[in-house]
Formats: sequence, C-alpha cells, structure tokens
Amino acid sequence: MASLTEDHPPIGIHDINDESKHKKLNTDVVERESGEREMGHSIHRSGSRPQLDLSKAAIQGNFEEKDPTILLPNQSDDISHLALDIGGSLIKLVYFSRHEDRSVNDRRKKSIKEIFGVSNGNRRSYPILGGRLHFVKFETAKINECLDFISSKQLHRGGLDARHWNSDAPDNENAVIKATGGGAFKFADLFKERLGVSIDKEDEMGCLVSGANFLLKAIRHEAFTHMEGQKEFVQIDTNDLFPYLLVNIGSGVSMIKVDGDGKFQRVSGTNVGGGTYWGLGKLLTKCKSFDELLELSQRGDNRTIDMLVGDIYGGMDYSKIGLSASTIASSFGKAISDNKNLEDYRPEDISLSLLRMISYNIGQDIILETSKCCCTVALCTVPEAQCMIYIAYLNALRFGLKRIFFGGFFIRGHAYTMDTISFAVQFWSKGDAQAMFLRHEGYLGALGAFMSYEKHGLDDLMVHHLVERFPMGAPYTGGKIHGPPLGDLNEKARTRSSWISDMAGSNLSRDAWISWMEKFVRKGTEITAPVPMAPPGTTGLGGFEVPSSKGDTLRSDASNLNVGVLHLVPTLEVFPLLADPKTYEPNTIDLADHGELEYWFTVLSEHLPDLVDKAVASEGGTEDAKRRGDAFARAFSAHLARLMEEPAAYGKLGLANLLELREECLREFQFVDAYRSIKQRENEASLAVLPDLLMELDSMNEEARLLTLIEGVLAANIFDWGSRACVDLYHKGTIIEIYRMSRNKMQRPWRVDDLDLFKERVLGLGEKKPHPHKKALLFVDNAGADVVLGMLPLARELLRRGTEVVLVANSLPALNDVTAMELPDIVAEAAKHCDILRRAAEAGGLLVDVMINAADVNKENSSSVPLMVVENGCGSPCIDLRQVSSELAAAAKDADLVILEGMGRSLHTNYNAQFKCDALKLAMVKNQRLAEKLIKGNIYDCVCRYEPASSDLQSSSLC
Ligand SMILES: Nc1ncnc2c1ncn2[C@@H]1O[C@H](COP(=O)(O)OP(=O)(O)O)[C@@H](O)[C@H]1O
Ligand SMILES: CC(C)(COP(=O)(O)O)[C@@H](O)C(=O)NCCC(=O)O
Ligand SMILES: [Mn+2]
Repeated sequence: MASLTEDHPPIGIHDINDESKHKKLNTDVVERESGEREMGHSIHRSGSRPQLDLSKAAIQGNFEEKDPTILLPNQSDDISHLALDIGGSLIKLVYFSRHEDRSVNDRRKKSIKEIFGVSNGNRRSYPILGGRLHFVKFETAKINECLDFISSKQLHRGGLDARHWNSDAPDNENAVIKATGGGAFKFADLFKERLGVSIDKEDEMGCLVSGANFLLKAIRHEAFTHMEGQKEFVQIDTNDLFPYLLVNIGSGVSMIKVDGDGKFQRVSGTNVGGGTYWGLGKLLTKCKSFDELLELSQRGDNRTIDMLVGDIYGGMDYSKIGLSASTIASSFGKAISDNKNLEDYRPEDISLSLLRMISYNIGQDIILETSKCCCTVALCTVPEAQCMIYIAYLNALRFGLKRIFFGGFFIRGHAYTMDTISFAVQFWSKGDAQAMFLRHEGYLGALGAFMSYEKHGLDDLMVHHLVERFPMGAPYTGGKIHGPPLGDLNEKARTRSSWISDMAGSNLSRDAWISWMEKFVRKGTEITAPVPMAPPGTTGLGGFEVPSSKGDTLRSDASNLNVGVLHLVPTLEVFPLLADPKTYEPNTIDLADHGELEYWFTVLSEHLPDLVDKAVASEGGTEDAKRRGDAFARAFSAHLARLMEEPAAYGKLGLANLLELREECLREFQFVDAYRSIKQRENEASLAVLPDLLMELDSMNEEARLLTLIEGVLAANIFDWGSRACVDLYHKGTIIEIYRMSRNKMQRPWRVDDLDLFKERVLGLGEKKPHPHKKALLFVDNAGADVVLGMLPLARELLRRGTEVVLVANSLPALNDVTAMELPDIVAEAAKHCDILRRAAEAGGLLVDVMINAADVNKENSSSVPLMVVENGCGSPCIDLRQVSSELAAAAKDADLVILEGMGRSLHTNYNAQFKCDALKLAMVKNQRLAEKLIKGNIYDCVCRYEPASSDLQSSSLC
C-alpha cells in the first residue's frame, strides 16, 4: 500500500527526466506543474498580487531576447501566494501560481476591446491576475520535506519566477508567509533559518472558519451529503449559509458555531481525535500509513478484543440501563483475560476497536465539557464515530443549528466514516439536522490563512470564477515508456495518400455541386491522416494497468485524486442570455447513471490509443513526446478509473466534464494542439473550394439558399475527430466520400426539424415580413469543412441580411475544434474572395493586418454590419454557459440569436438550455447511442432545433 512514508516518484512530468531533482520529496502532492513550465520569464508572472514594486527594474542579460528576464531588486514582501496550516499531524499548503502569460499577438483582441469596451479585470479597482490555487500536504514530522518543497519552488520568494528575477540576491529579510496551526509558532524559527522568511501567525479557528466560508461560497461542488454510499452535492445558497456548526476533526477536535464572516465561537473541543487514532494505531498495528490503518479497520471485528456487555453478563443484555449484549463495555477489555500477546490479535480488529474507542472517548469528553452528560451515551450501542457525532449534534441542537459541516483530515473522504457520521446525525436529530462534508476537508485552515493576506482580491470571487482541474499526482507521471516506438510516419502517410486518391476518382459527375466539390476532392486527397494509425497499445496504453478498483476499500492514491487545482479566472462570467442561470444544467447526459458512465468510459478508453498517436505526432513524434503521450494515457486512464469507482469524486459528473478532463490532461502533458496539422490541412482544402460554393449559393433563390446553407452546416459537422464512428469512416473512405454521404443524408425532414420556423422568421411567410435578427452569436465547432463550408457561409447569409455576426470559438484547442486564435486567418482568407465577408470583417476589425487590394474596395459600399470573433473562455468540445469569457458576455448583451453548432455544444451540452433570445441548435448526431437516447433516431441523423425567445416557446417537432 502506497503511503506518505513511501518514496513517491518525482513530481510532475518534467521530473521524469530529472529524477534526482526532487528526490524523496515525499508528499501527497495535488498540483500541476506543466503550466508553470510553459511560462516565460515575464514580469506579469510575478505573483498573485498586482502590487509589484517596479522601481529600479532592469532587464537582465540580452535586450534583444524576446522575453528577457526582468530584475526587480526592490520587490519585497508583497507577493502573497503561499499560506500554511501546520497542524499536529499534517502540514497543509495552499499556494497560488500565476497563469502563463497568454498575451500573444491577437489582432482580434484590439477590436473586441474597442467594440465592447471590455478588458480583463475592468470590473475591479485593481486587476486580479488569473492563476491557480494548489493544495499540497506533508507530514508534520517531515517538515524538512515541506521546506525543501517550498524552497525548490521558491514559493517563499513570490513564486517560480522569482528565481529568475532575483536569483543571486540573498533571501529577502522582509518576506512574510501567513501560517496558522500550532506549527506556525513552533516552527517559526526554522522557517527563518531555512528559508529566511518570517511567519505571520493567524488564528487557527478564524482560519478554519474563513476557509470554510470561502469554499462554501466560491466552489460549486464543495459540500455534499453522504448517505449509504451515495454522495450528493448540495448547492449552498450563500444568502442562507449561516449559522452552521463546523466540526473539524484533525489531530484534535474543534466545534465552532459560525454565524457569519469572521463571526464565530468555539463551543467545544477535545484532545482525543484523529491524532490519537493514528498514533495509537501506529504503535499497536505497525501500520506505516494512516490509510493503511483505516483500511484495516474495514476488515476488522472489534468483538475479538473489546469486552462487550454480553461478555460480562453471560451473553445477556443489561436491560435495566438499556444496554444490549453487543454494546462495548470496555474497549480492549478482552485483552485482560485472554492471556494473549499483541501479535496474537489481528491488526484489523485492533484498528476497528481503536477507531470505536477513540470516537467514544471524544464523545464522552465533550459531554463532560459541555455539561451535557448523558450516561446512556457513555455506553451507547451506536457504532464507532457516532458518539463524537452525537456531541456534535448536541451542540448543534444547543444553538439551533441545522447544518453541521465536517472538516479535517480524519474524515479522509472515507465513505465508511462519512456514512457513520451522517447516519448518527440523522438518527439523533430525527432527520432535522444534516451532516455535510467538504471536498477540501483538510485545507480549511490553510485556505483561511491564504485568505488572510490583505488585498489579494480573492474575497469576492464567485462560483463561476473558479474552475477545478485535475492534475496527476506523482505516481502516474513517473512511469516508463511502454510499447514499441512509433512506426515510420512518412511511409504510412504515403500509402494512405495514394489509396485516398484512387478512391476519390470515382462517380463525381452525378453530383450537382460538382464544380467546387471536384476541387474539394483534389484538395481532399491531400488530407491524409498525418499520423500513423497504429494498432491500439503500441503507444500510450501499452503495458499500463489502470489502478484496480477495490470496492469499498480505501485507495492509496485517492487523496492524490481528490481535489484538483483551482483555476482562478476572474474574467469568467455567466452567459447573460441564459434564461435562468440558477436552474441551468449544461450536461444533457448525467453520468450518475452507471450504465451511461460505463458506456462513455469505454468510448473514451477506446479512443485513447488513436488520440495518443495524434498527440505524439503533433509534437514531432520525438522520444519526449512519446514519453509524454504515455504519461498522458496513464493519467487520463487513472482519472477514468477513479471516476468509474466514484463518479462524484471530482464534483457532479456529466459527459462534458469527461470530455474536458481529456483536454485538460493533454494540456497537462504539454500537448498544446494535438489536431493542429489535421485542422490546417482541412482548412486549406475547404478554403480552396469556398469561392465555388459561394458562387453556387449565390445562384440560388433565397429559400433554396437557406436550406442549402443549413444542410451545409449539418453535413459538414461530420468532420469530427472526436467521434469513433467518424474516425472509422475516415479510415475507410476518402474525405469526398464522407462528405457526399453526409450530403446525401440531408433529406428532410431531419430527425428534429424546425427549419420552417426559422425560415419564417428570416425570410417571412405570406403576409409575414422577413424579420432579420439584429445580432447573432454563432458558436462554431470544428475546423475545416465544418466552419469554412458550413458556418462561414451561414454567417455570410446573416450578414447579407443585415444581422451582425459574432463567431464564438474556443479559447484553447480541443480535438479538431477551431479556436478563436485561428479564426481571423480563416476569415481573412475567405474574405479575399468574398465582398460581404471582407466588408464585415473590416467593420469588425478582423482584417486590420490583411493586405487588401485598394482597388477592390468600393468605398461607398464599404459600410457593413460587422463580423467579429470572440473567444468563449473554454478549451473543451462542450460549453458550460455558466463560465464564459467576459468578452463573450459583453458581446452577448444585445444579441437576439444564438446558434449553437455541433454535438458537443448543442447536444451533449445545452440541448435543453433555454435562452432569453432565439436559439438555433444545429448538429449531426455521430453516435448511435446518443441518437437513440436523445432523438429516438440513428447515427448521422440531424438536429435543427429552433426555439424562439417568445413566451409562447414552441416545442420542437420531432419527426
Ligand atoms: N496521510 C495522512 N497522514 C497522517 N494522518 C492522516 C492522513 N490522512 C488523514 N489523517 C488523519 O488526519 C489527522 C490530521 O488531520 P488534520 O486536519 O491535518 O489535523 P492537524 O491540523 O491537527 O494536523 C491525523 O491525525 C489522522 O488522523
Ligand atoms: C467529442 C464530440 C462531442 C465532438 O463532436 P462535435 O462537437 O465536434 O460535433 C463527439 O465527437 C463525441 O461525442 N465523441 C464521442 C462519441 C463517439 O466516439 O461516438
Ligand atoms: Mn468539435
């Protein structure tokens, strides 16, 4: 069983290459490092607080360098980003790292700022810089490892980058770290000695409370109930949070009545707590870790060692005082007469007996303390932890508190412990009070200390500002490469290329759209999978065993996979056009249904080898890339395995979360854009034929044109490298065959077909006049044909009708989705051949850098409704509209039409979303099961769902 006392492999992916660097940093590390490695040496990265002292700043080294190191000699103690809770058993660290600087040359941004008047952080008097909150713990007994960790990351000096700007300077005399817990006093000198920093001591109870308040207000899925193995997240109404009882079970136990921010009273406590259980357990069982001890208890039978009432009363109850024969009369009492040695008892039984005894004693002590003694409780029949919980309940009762939140590392996310606690609270309160647990149970104090830094500006963070992401702990990143090396990329690509051209030569002339389609074929033949289609197992998963599920036993790695890094993105906002953000649920598919989870688990697992191949090839197929590919596969598989075991481990789980997790894992291992070359090739091929498509469209009447345009969007949505069925298609046929098949499937009625309704609005009907929308937000999906031949022509049609168009694309790559960074070039290329697009793009500020032939521009005709591009704030094939970029939120303010395109954005998420404005959801369903479930149809069926904003919201017609 792995434990804190074992030597973990080094932390983070870069450590794989340099095992000596962090050797023996023995932690339950829950953090990510990749982002930090990506960072440049920029001034913006110097900490979580903006108050940098820039006086005497100087560039160090070569002025010609792109990102020269900047020295800030006077920067002192005002970068707050490390806080500690040094407890009797564990040291908890919370630290903040800045997001990597993404200030790339994005011509889109300038115009967006001008048009919408938004810039990051303009809602605050000083900017909050985006970053990440990391959670790490160490054993207090191994404080030197903690100091090494802080020192290796230079956390005491304002972050990783500090070593760049001040590497030769002596440690800063004035540096101060906020810390709470007894160790803040005990180890203050050690910190000064080893790190040169002073400890600013914060009150422990105050920190616990402010940590709990912060979590309960800012994290969507922080609090949960746990009954009979079922975890259920509770959305706390922040206006109705107080009062509550906070029971922190650490080494000792504290019970705190919380009435508000900074308003609390410690009402009870005891010295017999988690530390007692662990300490005695260690002595008696020789267990090496707390988890091992806890796991033993699950297989224990305390009756072999505890003296029960029945043992004393000859098997009978002592009914006069209400004690049953099975009640523990004396913990460990049997050892008196058994005449056995310690070795003769099973460690499992000792552990369980101890767990019960400790809990019982905690209860009894607090009874005395609170003068609420109840002798029936002293020998009560309820199991283990319930006595102390009874006391918690008594206290809750005393103060009229209905909610009891349990924190502290004793809980350890342990299902058995939580179930016992919940049962007891429910039992004694007759269902009136509720026990709730916190995902960041052990980090309340450290978070509170972190919050106590003045002016770091995190106090008013809202739920949508925080995105939790899951890095991998050390055990999964330290592995070796498995499987044979990748084959010869060129050879495979050549073979495939000639095969595709053979196939492409046939049967084209029958098609009406032959002119541009023919060219597409020619271009399309160049679109080969740029990476080998290696058989599963040759990379990534080869040789890797996913951690086995152990049913109800504790997982050694669970604490590495329990809490993630909290990404603070203060510029995220709730999409303003959501009809009701409170009831909005992005996921259409709830993975709480185990059958559903199993299905998607299989889909994602089967897609993994192919994805790893693409990712490795996208990074040049180097040894390093293969190593990272392998680590990515391990990490993602471990997450999937963990979620299979406990679907709610990381908060409420929907399909969108799984798909995002995959993208996050790729980024974790520095796969910046796995489908980059596929996207490029498909863009080129599509752009080459766009003018012909546009010509053809222009020759149609407006009704035929609108139909063809919507058909085009649906047909082109087939180019989806995330769908197993589609990827299989790409292996079997040419791009042209796929497109043709797709167009042929376009016969109406589609499975969900509201086109007539949409047409009526856009073109009018009979007496009804056309009523163009003022402004449309087009959430685009895939690169290549999807955006170029599908969404751009649709955008052009809207522009032509006087509708302002905003193309909304991903901020970060995900599968073959087009990103906001890529779109301006695509639009610019398209605009070369299209006046409407060109003028609109100019008006939208997208064409500022493009060489436009002056003669082409008809000045009189140059005014146009604008075409713009905004980023959506995410990097996933799905979209959670509770967390979008501020620029999208600003762009949405006066929009009256939202078009969501693709399976991820309009089916997996948002299929049931209601908007304040008209909404058009367009997608091809590229998964049989989803087609059956969602639209009672089949794979490749299409959805054209139009929902007008009007109060008489019409239900879509399922054909
Ligand atoms: N990995 C672990 N190592 C040691 N103790 C652990 C571990 N996980 C859970 N525990 C339990 O958590 C207790 C410490 O809880 P914590 O909230 O950190 O309190 P403290 O601040 O007093 O150290 C330990 O005494 C033990 O019962
Ligand atoms: C990841 C996707 C949502 C992307 O689809 P898109 O949004 O591009 O239409 C989709 O490919 C998907 O659900 N794939 C997994 C299902 C499957 O392989 O059948
Ligand atoms: Mn997509």
